[in-house]
Amino acid sequence: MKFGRKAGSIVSNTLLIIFLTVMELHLPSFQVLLTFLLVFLMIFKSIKKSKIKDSPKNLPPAPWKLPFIGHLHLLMFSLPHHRFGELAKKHGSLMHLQLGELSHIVVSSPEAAKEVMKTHDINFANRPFLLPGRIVFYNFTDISFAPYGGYWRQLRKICTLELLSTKRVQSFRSVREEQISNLIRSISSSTGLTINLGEMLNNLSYSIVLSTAFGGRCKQHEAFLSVMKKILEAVAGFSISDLFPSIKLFHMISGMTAKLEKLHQDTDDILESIIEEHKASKANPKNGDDVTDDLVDVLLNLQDHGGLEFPLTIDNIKAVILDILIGGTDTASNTVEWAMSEMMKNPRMLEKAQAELRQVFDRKGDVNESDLHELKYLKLVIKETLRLHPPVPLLVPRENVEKCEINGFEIPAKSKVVVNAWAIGRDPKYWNEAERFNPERFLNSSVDYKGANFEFIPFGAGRRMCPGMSFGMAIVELSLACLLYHFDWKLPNGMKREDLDMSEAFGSTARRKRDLHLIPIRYSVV
Ligand code: HEM
Repeated sequence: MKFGRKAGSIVSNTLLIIFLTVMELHLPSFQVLLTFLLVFLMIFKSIKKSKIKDSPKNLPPAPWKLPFIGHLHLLMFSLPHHRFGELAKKHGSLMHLQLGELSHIVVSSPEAAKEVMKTHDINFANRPFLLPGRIVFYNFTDISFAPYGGYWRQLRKICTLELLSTKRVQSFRSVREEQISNLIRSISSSTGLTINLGEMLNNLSYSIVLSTAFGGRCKQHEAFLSVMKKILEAVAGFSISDLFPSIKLFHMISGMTAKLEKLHQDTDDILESIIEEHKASKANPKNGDDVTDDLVDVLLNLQDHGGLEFPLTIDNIKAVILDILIGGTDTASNTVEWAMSEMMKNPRMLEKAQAELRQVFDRKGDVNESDLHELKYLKLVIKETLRLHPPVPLLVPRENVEKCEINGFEIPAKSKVVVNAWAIGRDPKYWNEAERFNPERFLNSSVDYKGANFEFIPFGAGRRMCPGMSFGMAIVELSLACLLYHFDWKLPNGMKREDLDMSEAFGSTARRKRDLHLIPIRYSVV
């Protein structure tokens, strides 16, 4: 018994160090040594602690775990949503995992998701403490990280009624059309050549969201793009500093705190100058200034005349803008990229989507947003893409305020709750031939992604559901329609359809390992 614990400790020490390295923290060797020693000390601390604490009696099932690191080793060499999905097949749709110091509840069935996001929605409407929320997102004052309460409710209201309302999304139509036309022109100049479509789509999403937020007024466009991509990497997945919150030394060793502080400083400098510029042009409007208010204008107006219960500070405005930029970019571009990838594997579907588009738009010679509602098949393709490849596969983690019971199991207060939307979208109890890309499954089906069907929750559900759904879908539909209308597509020489499989990255998010590369063949040019 004694030997077993000791052996377990050695295994977990070793695994933690591998884990730190695998999580791309690239520790120099003296830091690894320090980590090793620290881990050793912590094992004693954690064993002592676990004896003192009252552990809950009826937790959801869990796999065998190691001392100190708990189940962290299970996340090595696999995407978290894939690994959680495999584990759920063995241990059930409600699992308890100890990742580092934190208790995680992993939800992997529509029934259990409904319990969390509908039956007990208020209790689970909080977000756990995550270091990026404090450092980068202005001390949790953005929408995604803000704790559930009056301030968050006010932000959601501003979002739904002002920033991302259907009317506002429509008013930015010309921004989307202009940015997408630029992309189509740039692709046209490369017809017959292999292009990195994945990267181009990612830049397109950033440009659309940036122009919507700032109008034409972001001089440091390129610099900002690069900072935002880094922030996105930092917030996605599981970081050692968040899994061991009490061990401040880990934050230092991993370099995470310093990295986030640098990102915050860079972002803040850019946002500050953009806001100052907006204030100046508001105070001194010139002929030729943009007539349509961008999102910064809307927030500054609300700050001045909104009669808000929680007056907005400039930092609050920066936090909200940053949230919108981060929430709305990779999500939309990943969806378009996956849709293209799936259709390249299934040429019949590609042809069908193109035939529909060309029938609708050939008489006009170009794609426009007002006629997108006619594209019935394209909408099925997008739904099926979101089912198999939800861009936020584990949604955004939630935290429960009070302990509660789900499916007869006890969920301790302050558990970090992860909903595996990716596994739920492939649940064979709900989906026939669940792994097959088959857009027609949504034909004559009332199942939608709007939060009422818990077997299909790419935007989440309940109070914390994505407020940017209409905006995100507007970007996805228009970009996909334009790509398919203006070009035929070929795989690069030597690439086979099977190569399009298994392109998810090894890492913490659903990003692809390799961007999708394709050859465009001109059909019609804007
Ligand atoms: C295809 C596009 C998109 C997908 C799939 C998506 C998905 C999600 C998901 C899964 C969540 C977490 C929901 C939950 O916890 O239940 C979320 C939250 C959020 N999304 Fe989106 N999103 C998309 C586009 C956008 C866009 C375009 C914006 C803004 C312009 C945006 C802003 C946000 C914000 C602010 C939150 C946090 C909400 C809160 O905590 O109250 N998203 N999104």
